[in-house]
Amino acid sequence: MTRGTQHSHGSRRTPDAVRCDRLTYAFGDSRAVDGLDLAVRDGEVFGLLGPNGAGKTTAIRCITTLLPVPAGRVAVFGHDAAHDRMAVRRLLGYVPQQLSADAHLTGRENVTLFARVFDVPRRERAERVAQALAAVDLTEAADRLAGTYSGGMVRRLELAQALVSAPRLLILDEPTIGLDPIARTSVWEHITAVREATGMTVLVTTHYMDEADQYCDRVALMHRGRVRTLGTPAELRRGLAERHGSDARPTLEDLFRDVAGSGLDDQSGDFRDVRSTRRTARRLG
Ligand SMILES: Nc1ncnc2c1ncn2[C@@H]1O[C@H](COP(=O)(O)OP(=O)(O)OP(=O)(O)O)[C@@H](O)[C@H]1O
Repeated sequence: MTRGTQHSHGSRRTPDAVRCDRLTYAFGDSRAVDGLDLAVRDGEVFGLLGPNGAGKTTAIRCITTLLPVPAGRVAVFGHDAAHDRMAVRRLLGYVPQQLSADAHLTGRENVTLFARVFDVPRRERAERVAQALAAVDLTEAADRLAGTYSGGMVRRLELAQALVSAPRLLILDEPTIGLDPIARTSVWEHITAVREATGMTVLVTTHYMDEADQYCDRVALMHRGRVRTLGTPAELRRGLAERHGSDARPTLEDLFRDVAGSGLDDQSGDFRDVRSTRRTARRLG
């Protein structure tokens, strides 16, 4: 179905939700993203996987326009992230790894703040905020201070913040890190429900291979700034089984090891990567 930069539905051609062509981003001499080619189709849930330091967050920051695009090209629904930043920003909702909810405001106040920042018309604001809170099951807790929320509720509140502008593309950077299994499932169920109701595209990074397997239509495994393998979880598992000729049923975790190698601790990421991941996990734990 995919052809060139777009895929076609009969005579109608819809641009990819995200397209990166040879995207490169360096911190000093070190290339965090190194010639990344990536296409996320309109309407899919796409998982960006990879070891610490693979370049996932840096790539996402370029896609969200929080970082510039120094080399290569990034487009969101056909809008160039370097030259048409406001058009790109209007199309997306972003849940970063770092805390984006204010503990001293209520859930409703937090979401209202985002509605104002994202220019939700004043007449629609209260209704849209209530809808976003309802979509993540926070109606009852809406008027409590966010500081009293559990880790799972904070993540759902951050989802509501991102959803209030009715984005066509929702970008989530490790949305379930540090959450217990029940809270993880709950976050994913809410993402899935909103996606089914609205048809929005979801681009998510995660270190949980079981989540990628269960909830993503396609996944890409990134290593050292580039996509190393891409496909549906079933295709990737099947490919690995064929390559290794084993009767065992490989998991995405096996694929992760296969692509990224066994010396991950030595080769990938650094102190900063581990520190920031731990900080996020602790905040939500
Ligand atoms: N602000 C920064 N200054 C210097 N180097 C950075 C900075 N941000 C990221 N890097 C480096 O860029 C590389 C890619 O980091 P990035 O955070 O994009 O990886 P990641 O795949 O998101 O990792 P994680 O899974 O740990 O979140 C790493 O080597 C990291 O140390």
